[in-house]
Amino acid sequence: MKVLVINAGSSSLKYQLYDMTDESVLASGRVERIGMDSSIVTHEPAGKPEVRQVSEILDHVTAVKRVMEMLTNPEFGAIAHMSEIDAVGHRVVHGGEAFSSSVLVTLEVKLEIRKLFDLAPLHNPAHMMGISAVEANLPGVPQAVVFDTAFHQTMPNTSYLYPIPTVLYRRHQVRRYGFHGTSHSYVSAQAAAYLRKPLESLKMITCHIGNGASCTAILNGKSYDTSMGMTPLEGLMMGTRSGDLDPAIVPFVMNKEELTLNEVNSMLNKHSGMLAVSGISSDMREVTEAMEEGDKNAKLAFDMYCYRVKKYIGSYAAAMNGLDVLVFTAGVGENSAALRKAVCEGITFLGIELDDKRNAERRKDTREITVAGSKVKVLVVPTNEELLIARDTFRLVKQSRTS
Ligand SMILES: Nc1ncnc2c1ncn2[C@@H]1O[C@H](COP(=O)(O)OP(=O)(O)O)[C@@H](O)[C@H]1O
Ligand SMILES: CC(=O)OP(=O)(O)O
Ligand SMILES: [Mg+2]
Repeated sequence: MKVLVINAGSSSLKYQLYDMTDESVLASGRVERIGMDSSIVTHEPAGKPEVRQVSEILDHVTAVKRVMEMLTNPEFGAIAHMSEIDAVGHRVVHGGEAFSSSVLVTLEVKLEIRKLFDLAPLHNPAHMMGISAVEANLPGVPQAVVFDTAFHQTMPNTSYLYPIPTVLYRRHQVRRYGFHGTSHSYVSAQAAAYLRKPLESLKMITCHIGNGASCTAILNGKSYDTSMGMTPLEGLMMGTRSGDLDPAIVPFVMNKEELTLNEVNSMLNKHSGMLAVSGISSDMREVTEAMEEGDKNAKLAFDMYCYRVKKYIGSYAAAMNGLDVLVFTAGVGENSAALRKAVCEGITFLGIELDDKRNAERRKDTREITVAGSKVKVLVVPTNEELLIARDTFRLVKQSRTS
């Protein structure tokens, strides 16, 4: 069975085509700047050189059509005909309380995703466009949705409720949901397999540190607490997002700077975090480079970023009354030895003994970076959200065919 995985954002669409007989990736790529003057399509067929095209792609239906053209291109495609695609799996960021696992797309499921537009205005409308675009281009092909929030539906109410009037939860579902669940779930299972221990027996903290970043406390194999909240703004300091702050800052700044709701939202989501503090970039590579060249603001941004990761690890170790395994994943977590060192050096009291040489190694596989005998094992685990989406899609479609 061939499964196409789609991660649709407001102005981008990433894709990966899997052959599920051996889980190999036949092709992957992305369409960027959808709806803007010049869109960029980058297509990477397995074993062939990358193809890059610049053209005008005004909406997601056209973007999916272009992806199909790339995938079936006689020169650099991966399949002969679109009918070879048996199923499509989508990443959906917000599943609210309605979804605690992946599901096949039905009319009811689409209505539920629509109901959640308010809670994820940047993400869910884009995902819906992706789903509709596939319906238009591949009519009759089954689709599945895999939610970022699903893994965190096991959190106890002590973790997911906010201490505000409960009527707001009842009326508007104001509560903590958590995100990056597909990644936290995938890397925690990988870590347990690497250590040859049942996941349920380990107290684990997974740190997904990419553009968006979140930490999750995993107890008895389930999400017990996570740093993102009702939206992906809460928690850690991120590339352009503030993470935790005193909520009183919002009305204060709105009043002083005469900002609208949209403006303050945009300030906290797009103009804060590492970008704001460094004054240089939201990209960890550029901030680290500037720091190494002696830039003081870059150093402050890096230090604040790491300090906040360290604080979450400390609080989750307390929440679980212990820690066996700490996992770093995603763009920064997998690649920045400097971040891992800065974080781990400050929490040796938990029983973490980092191996500097192992930490500095540049590898692409799951590995331990603590010394043999370290009480807490620290692992770097490459995440693969797309593979988990492909697996869930494959499983759901197979089940629906046999039932
Ligand atoms: N070699 C590296 N060293 C440090 N940071 C890196 C490296 N490679 C990628 N990153 C960082 O990873 C981040 C992007 O992470 P990623 O997980 O791809 O994000 P997203 O999926 O949210 O777009 C960027 O801040 C980038 O600078
Ligand atoms: C939920 C979220 O923050 O996703 P991303 O890291 O892809 O921005
Ligand atoms: Mg990501």
